[in-house]
Amino acid sequence: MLSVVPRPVVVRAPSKVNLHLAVGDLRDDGYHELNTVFQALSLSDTVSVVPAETLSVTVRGEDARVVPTDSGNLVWQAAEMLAAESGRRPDVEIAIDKGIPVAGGMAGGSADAAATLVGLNALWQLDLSREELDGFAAKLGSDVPFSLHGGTAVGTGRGERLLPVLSRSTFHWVLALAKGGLSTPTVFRELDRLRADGNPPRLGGPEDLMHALTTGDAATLAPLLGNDLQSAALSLNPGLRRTLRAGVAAGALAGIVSGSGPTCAFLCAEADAAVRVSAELAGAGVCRTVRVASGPVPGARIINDAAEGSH
Ligand SMILES: C[C@@](CO)(OP(=O)(O)O)[C@H](O)COP(=O)(O)OP(=O)(O)OC[C@H]1O[C@@H](n2ccc(N)nc2=O)[C@H](O)[C@@H]1O
Ligand SMILES: Nc1ncnc2c1ncn2[C@@H]1O[C@H](COP(=O)(O)OP(=O)(O)O)[C@@H](O)[C@H]1O
Repeated sequence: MLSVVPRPVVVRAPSKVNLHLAVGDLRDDGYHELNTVFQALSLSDTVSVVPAETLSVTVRGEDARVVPTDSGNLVWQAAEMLAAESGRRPDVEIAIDKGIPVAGGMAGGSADAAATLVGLNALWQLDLSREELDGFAAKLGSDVPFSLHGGTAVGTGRGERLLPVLSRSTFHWVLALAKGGLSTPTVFRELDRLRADGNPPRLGGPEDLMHALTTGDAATLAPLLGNDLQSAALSLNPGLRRTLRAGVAAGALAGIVSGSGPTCAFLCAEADAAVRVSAELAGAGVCRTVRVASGPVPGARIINDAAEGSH
């Protein structure tokens, strides 16, 4: 007799780098007003969802052992949120394969949450619109809407209000992954402390950077990259200065701390240059490991058929 075995829905979701991250003052709700330009990168996580007796989360790959497998995981929260909304039990097995460094300033948890929203929308045939998914994403975290959309986009508010940006070509990046992670709220608090004690420079608007994106020229873009959280990340992890210097010495056009760090992202002139920079950086002993990536890439996308298989 034939029995129908449900096949998992498998979703890939990208990491991100903030090409421009201007941080405003602390708001009453505990968030900072941002004006940021995100770019989605090819370094990604894969999340699969399949019906099960009860909700469970497994994690393998990069840094898997430090990722929670309970309600502390954003994918768990995403599943409970969609289940509650659609009046069903969240009985799914969620398997995460991590390629994105954990607590690395590259939105790995947000990528997994976005992937879960997309995967369960298909698995449960919820037929939620883009706008409805955006609403769930913003409740899960400030970066989750961008992980859904991908590409290159301006983020305002706490980063969740998005407008796509025209970006003419593919950019080539080298990512220096650090030994530990940095907690996002701790880095924002450190910036508030530095600002209370002195007057660290603040980024202006991203207009020149957006123009550079339309030209597609990496050398024009490189000097315009900027991140207000970088001074805070460097204050908490001074060793990152050496990493940033080493990437530029190895031939990158520019290096910045990615978001709240500690990953350092180096923009390179072309794909070959990125491979050369990554090899040199790997030998310099200034980071845990090195990855080559390109962007922009799409947001969370199903990479297999959601069809059921017969066995
Ligand atoms: C800094 C950024 C830059 O893209 O990314 P990461 O570098 O962490 O990946 C984001 O703003 C992080 O977004 P995300 O990681 O989703 O943060 P959330 O869960 O929404 O917030 C975690 C905490 O960070 C602080 N936070 C976050 C966003 C924001 N605009 N202002 C803040 O002050 C708050 O303390 C908040 O409680
Ligand atoms: N699916 C997930 N993957 C990674 N970390 C997660 C996940 N869900 C929750 N977390 C928690 O979120 C914290 C921040 O992780 P992550 O999203 O990788 O970093 P960042 O906010 O720097 O981009 C981690 O330390 C971890 O405890």
